Amino acid sequence: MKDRRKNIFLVGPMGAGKTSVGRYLAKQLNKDFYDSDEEIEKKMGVSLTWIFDLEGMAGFRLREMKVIDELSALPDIVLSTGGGCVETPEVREILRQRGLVIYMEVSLKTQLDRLKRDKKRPLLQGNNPQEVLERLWEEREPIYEGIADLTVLTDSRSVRDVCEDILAWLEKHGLR
Ligand SMILES: Nc1ncnc2c1ncn2[C@@H]1O[C@H](COP(=O)(O)OP(=O)(O)O)[C@@H](O)[C@H]1O
Ligand SMILES: O=C(O)C1=C[C@@H](OP(=O)(O)O)[C@@H](O)[C@H](O)C1
Ligand SMILES: [Mg+2]
Repeated sequence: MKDRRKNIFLVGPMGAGKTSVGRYLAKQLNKDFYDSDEEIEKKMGVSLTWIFDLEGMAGFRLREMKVIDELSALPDIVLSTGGGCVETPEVREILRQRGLVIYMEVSLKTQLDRLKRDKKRPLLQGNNPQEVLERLWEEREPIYEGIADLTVLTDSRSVRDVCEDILAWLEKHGLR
């Protein structure tokens, strides 16, 4: 079994900044960075929107689970996940077992603000973003809380601030 503490997994809702913070954090920690959505797109050679259109949510979740299973088995990485990965029980188990899980918390207002011009999130396209994000928050927030080793606040914080908070926590717990 790998040293659970060497891998860092970022979870949380769309717009929390998982992809942005993960990339920055990995540099600071000198670890390899992966983003599950980016890996899926790379493997398939098409956008997430295409995958959602062609295979639906269930098809996407299956691909997501496989990619997270593969990536999380690598040593010493930062992995930014997609916001809905925690809906898959196997993924929750994998994340808990193979690394530190960091929940990036964000308010609805900040999500709406950060995602207002976004075209890359299939679940928001053609839907009322506020309604979708509220519903997903209700379904998933207890799951994020339940699997997290650390929760970080991201409202009114820059990517760098959030990263500094994570680094300080790792330092405090002798994990850096
Ligand atoms: N802490 C932050 N402060 C301001 N804008 C941010 C912050 N984190 C991310 N963003 C912006 O919000 C959008 C969504 O960020 P992203 O990293 O893709 O989030 P996630 O991967 O959690 O969905 C991007 O445009 C990004 O530049
Ligand atoms: O919340 C979700 O179900 C999703 C979140 C997205 O990732 P981000 O959380 O990085 O935006 C992406 O995986 C896909 O659009 C579905
Ligand atoms: Mg992302």
